[in-house]
This record gives sequence, C-alpha cells and structure tokens, in this order.
Amino acid sequence: MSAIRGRVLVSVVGTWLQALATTALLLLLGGAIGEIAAGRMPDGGLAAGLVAAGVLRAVFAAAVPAVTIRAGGRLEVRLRERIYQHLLRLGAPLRSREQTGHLVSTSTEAVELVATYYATFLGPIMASMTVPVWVLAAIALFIDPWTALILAAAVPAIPLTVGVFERAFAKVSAGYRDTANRLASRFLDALQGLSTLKLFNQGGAHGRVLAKASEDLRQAIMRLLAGNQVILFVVDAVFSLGMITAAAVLAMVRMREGAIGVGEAVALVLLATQLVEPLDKVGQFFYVGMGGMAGVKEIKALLAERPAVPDTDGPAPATTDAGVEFEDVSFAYLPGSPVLTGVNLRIAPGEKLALVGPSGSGKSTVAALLQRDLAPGRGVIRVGGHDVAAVPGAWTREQITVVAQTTYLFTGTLRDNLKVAAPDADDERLWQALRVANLDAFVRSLPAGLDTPTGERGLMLSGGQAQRVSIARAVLKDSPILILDEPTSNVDLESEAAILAALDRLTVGRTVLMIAHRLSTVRDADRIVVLEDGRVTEQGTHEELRSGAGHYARAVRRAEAEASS
Ligand SMILES: Nc1ncnc2c1ncn2[C@@H]1O[C@H](COP(=O)(O)OP(=O)(O)OP(=O)(O)O)[C@@H](O)[C@H]1O
Repeated sequence: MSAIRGRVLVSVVGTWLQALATTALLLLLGGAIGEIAAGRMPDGGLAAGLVAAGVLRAVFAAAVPAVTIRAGGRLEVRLRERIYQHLLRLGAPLRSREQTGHLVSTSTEAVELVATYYATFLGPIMASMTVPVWVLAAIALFIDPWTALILAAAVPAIPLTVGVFERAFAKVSAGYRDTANRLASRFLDALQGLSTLKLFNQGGAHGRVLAKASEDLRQAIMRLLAGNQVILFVVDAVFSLGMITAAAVLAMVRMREGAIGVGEAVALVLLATQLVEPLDKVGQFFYVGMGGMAGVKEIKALLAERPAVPDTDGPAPATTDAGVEFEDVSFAYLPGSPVLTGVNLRIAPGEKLALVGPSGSGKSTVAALLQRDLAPGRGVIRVGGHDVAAVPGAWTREQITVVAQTTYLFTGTLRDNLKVAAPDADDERLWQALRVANLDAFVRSLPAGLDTPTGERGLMLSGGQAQRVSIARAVLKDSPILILDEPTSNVDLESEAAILAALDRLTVGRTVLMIAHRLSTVRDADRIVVLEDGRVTEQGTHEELRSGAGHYARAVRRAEAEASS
C-alpha cells in the first residue's frame, strides 16, 4: 500500500502542477485580451508565456493519468496476492460456498474497483480540493483581493458538499457490492450444481433465481448511476452556474469601479471555472469513488479477519517421532454444542488406528483437529511429541498427509497434479508413485501419459482414478503420518480393490489414522477406537471388541447378519 500512497502523492503533485499551468495560462490569456482591448499587440514575452503554459498543462494532463493508471494495475496484482496469502492463513475448511462466491467477487471485481478508485479518483480529487485555494490566491495576487475574498466564502462549501454526497450514497454503494457478491455466489452455486439441477429438471427454476440476482444487480447499478446524475445536476446547476455567475457579476462591478481592466475581468471569469473543478471531478467520477470506497471497506474487512487457528512463528522442532496424541481434547463448532468431549487417543509411531462410530459422532472433526484446521477448545494435541499449538502449522502439515473421500484435481496435466505434492520430483519419482498407487498402467495407456490434461476439477478421471492420484501424491509427499478419511467411500467395488491394494503399500512403516464406516476396512487395524457422541467409548483390537457388548460388537453382528441374508 505504501507504493500506491507514493503514486497518489505523485498524482496530487501532478494535478497541482497542471492546475498551476492552467492558472498561469488563464492569467496570461487575460493579460493578452487586456492588451488587445487597449489597442496594443501582446508582446513576444506574453505570447511565449502563453505557449509555455499551454504545453506544460498538456504535458501534466497526459502524465498524471499515465502514472496513476499504471499504479492502479500494479495495485490490482498486489492486492490479489495479499488476499490470497491472507486466505491461506485463514484456512478454508469453515468457508461455505456462499462465502466462496463472495470471495471470488471480492478478489476480482472489488479489487478492480479499488484500483480504479486509487488511479482515477483519489489522487485527482485530493488535489482538486486544494487547487481552489491556490486559484483564489492567484486571483487575490494578480487580479483583485476583494473579489478573491468574496469568492472564498463559497469555497468551504465544496468539501462539505462532497462529504454530504459521500454519506448519502455510502449505503447505495455498499448495497451494490452486496448485490454483486450475492450474484457471484448464486452463479458459483449454479455452476457447481449444474448436473444436479439438470438431473432434477430444475435448470429453469434456478435460471429464474439467477435472473432475479442479475436484475437486483442492475437495479443497484442504476441506483448508483442515478446518484451520479443527481450530483452532476447539482454541480452543474448550482455550483458551476452560481460560481461563474458570481464571478461574472463581481468582474463587471469591479470593472465599473475601475478596480480591474477588461483582461483581468475575463481572466477572473475563466479562473472561476477552476474553482468548481473539484466538484466537477466528483460528479464525473462519483460512481468510481463510491464503488471504490465500498471495495476498500470490503477488502479491509476480509484482511482484518483473524484465522480460526492461530499460527506460531517459532522454529520447527529438531527431533520428532511419528506418534500422535490427543490428551483430554474437547471441541465445539458452536458454543454450547460440544462435538468432542475429553477425547484421549494415542497412536504409537507406525501404529494403524481405526476410528469408527456412528455418523456425526465426530470422526472427521478429530482428523481436522490433527491437521490443525481446527483448534481444540480444551486439551492438547501432540504430533511427534510436540504440542501442535506451539509449533508452526507448516511443520505439522509436513508431518501429515490426508487421503480423503474425494480428491481435488486442479485444471492442468496429470504431472501438474502430482507435483502439487512434490514440486521438484522428476518423472522417475512420479512413475514410482503411480506404481505404488496402482495407476501406472492406466497412465501408460494414455496417449499423452503424464501430460494428459485432467480437465477442469479433474473431470477427465473417474472417482477411483482420482483417489489413486491422491495416493500417489501421498507417496510423493512421504510424510510419516497418514490420515485415511474413508478414501473408498465413493467408489465401486473394483476401484475399491485397487485402492485398498495401493493403500496397503502406502501405509507400510507409517502412523495411520483411519476414519471408517465400513467394518471390512478396519479389521486389519492394530487398534480400533469407537467414538460415540464425541466420546471414546471403546478401544481394542477387532477380536477384543467383537466379543464385547458395545457399539462395535453390535455393528459387526449387524454386518454379519446382512451378509448371510
Ligand atoms: N462446520 C461445522 N459447523 C458446525 N457443526 C459442524 C460442522 N462440521 C461438523 N459439524 C457437526 O459436528 C458433528 C460431528 O461431525 P463430524 O463430521 O466430525 O462427524 P463424523 O463422525 O465424521 O460423521 P460422518 O461419519 O457422517 O462423516 C456433527 O453433529 C456435525 O453436524
């Protein structure tokens, strides 16, 4: 932001110089007219001065926008970068789709509005507010102090009027941004849910929702433009006309009194146009100013958001093992509704622990806490013996890899998508990872191999193949701790077999937290922990738990009954 402040200053000074050249031009013009009215030819010095002032004015008029528009472009790039870095710090897990659409709109449209605001509005408007003082000084010095004094009475009305307009329309411009953000959210929703909408034949109905959001935005823009027209009218009808008429009347009165000559009278009227310039600018670019100010507020509010999980800057721990520990951990998404209560868990290095329990019992929350996407309300979580609250989040994330229920694939090639996990990996390493993930034969069968485009959000790959890309990424990242969040829950039986075989290879020698619904996948775990209603209710091996009378034994009996029927 300091760079943009510098540019705004350059633009302020540039506009001052331009106004100075204009004032000199008009004074000299008055002088020339005075000479001609007296029947004399203006001398060479006067003519040269006129040309010089004209050229200088043109140079500044061209240079100021050039400087500010370039600065605006750079500001756009920098602001987007800052927003993105901030979002990384905030973490995404708690963001809803509504917020995602809003964020896209903030980081594209609002950023553009802010950059235009700085480039074409703020500098010139700040400069123009001060220019009338100089013009009045020039009138007092070179034409007539009395006239300058009388005109000076009207000058404070300029910032006052701008202030009143700003306040009056702040709501309209904030409303405009809210409406634009809502439209972006609806659009994102429609695009992501396109196949669902088609499936239920709701494309038309949702189209009407979009059309309504679009119409709301049109109306919001119209309100902003209507405000602009009101201001233009007030500026033209009241200020410009009033100020120039006042200057003309004063010029005639003072001329009749013999205080000023014809040339000075003409210069006075011409300089009066300079006095109303700030308001003229406000009128012309009011919508840019208001849109920009709303954008500034929106971006500031986003940048002021604090991460739900604070990070620590300290050094990464020097020694570590691959153990995981939850000590008396409690957590609630919403105050008063505990999701986990006093959870104690210990996974020894290299141990495979399965977490089972009814839907909503808190299994995914345990995984999110371990990855430090969430922070516990009470208790301590240790990775490799270190309290995750006391070590940098990046270090914790280095220790852990997640293979989740679905895999996000970026638009790009298979190679790009694998290298997300290891940017420096060469092709040999990529193929080796694909072999472990049971995906090498498939990729080899593709004409473009690793260069095959994955399509937007991975639409070129089946769900099972995408899951195996995720396993290959885990191989490449090679972290000591693995979270398997039901990676086979969304695939068919054949894919499941391929994925399970790949997981068998991946998990060798690693500490594993498996989150599982299906009993078939947890049988081989070293230990099973049952979570019910946010509390650990049982733990032991498959054999130990199945002979008991708890949730696990009931679930096993149910599964066996289903299999035999
Ligand atoms: N972002 C959230 N905000 C508020 N409540 C949430 C949020 N995410 C989960 N919950 C609630 O927390 C509880 C535990 O959810 P969690 O996803 O951890 O359960 P789970 O055992 O993994 O369920 P499943 O097996 O169905 O995936 C649920 O009651 C759920 O509604």
